[in-house]
Amino acid sequence: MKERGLLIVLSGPSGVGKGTVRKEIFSQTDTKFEYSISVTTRKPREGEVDGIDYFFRTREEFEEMIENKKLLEWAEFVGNYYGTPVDYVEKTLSEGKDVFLEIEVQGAIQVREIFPEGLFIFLAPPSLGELKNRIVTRGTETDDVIANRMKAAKAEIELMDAYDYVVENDTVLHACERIKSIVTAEHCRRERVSPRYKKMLEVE
Ligand SMILES: Nc1ncnc2c1ncn2[C@@H]1O[C@H](COP(=O)(O)OP(=O)(O)OP(=O)(O)O)[C@@H](O)[C@H]1O
Ligand SMILES: Nc1nc2c(ncn2[C@@H]2O[C@H](COP(=O)(O)O)[C@@H](O)[C@H]2O)c(=O)[nH]1
Repeated sequence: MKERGLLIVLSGPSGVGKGTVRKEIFSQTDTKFEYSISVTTRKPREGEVDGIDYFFRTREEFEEMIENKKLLEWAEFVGNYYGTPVDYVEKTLSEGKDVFLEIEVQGAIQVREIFPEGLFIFLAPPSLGELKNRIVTRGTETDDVIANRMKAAKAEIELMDAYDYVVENDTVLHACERIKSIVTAEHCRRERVSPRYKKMLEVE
């Protein structure tokens, strides 16, 4: 039987750069993670594609998924639902592949309870001023939404102690390098208890 893959959870406040950092990591050829596409009831932003950026669903469809236990975790974040399809995560991990979730903090806390063996990384902004600057500059949210997301951000940053690692997103490339190093180190740490090595000793 294949060893299960590693569940990597990248979380942090809205606008800190999770999506930007994730896309950069996935564009690099030395990483082989599988991205779990989330389901949301948020309306697509310009350029976002169903099945690539998110699975865009109605509130009724989302609530049906909750009822039918199709979500590993879900949260209502500033007026919209977001959730992680459980079947994809389970199937991919059981194939021995590493799965990468990019989710907000309430969801990460739920995943921690189900997968305590996961790797939880908090992406932090250099400052609250810079965080606001990034959401504003992205130009995708109204002033009201920005204010609500900034309010949520303060509460989220207070929870960073619950993560295995905190990575500051000062520059995208630095953040990517740190995340990749953390994942590599985590794989090496897990080799200590790997059945592969136990088997090797039995054969000897
Ligand atoms: N290290 C960085 N330095 C400067 N700007 C950055 C950096 N990382 C990301 N950005 C910019 O910040 C904005 C927000 O980034 P991004 O959309 O990736 O954030 P996010 O955390 O995924 O947000 P959300 O949680 O709302 O989806 C974007 O305009 C992006 O280009
Ligand atoms: N709990 C979950 N949070 C998720 C999921 N997918 C994305 N997100 C997070 O929601 C906020 C807002 O996203 P946006 O695309 O509207 O800016 C952000 O922090 C995302 O990381 C999920 O499946 N579960």
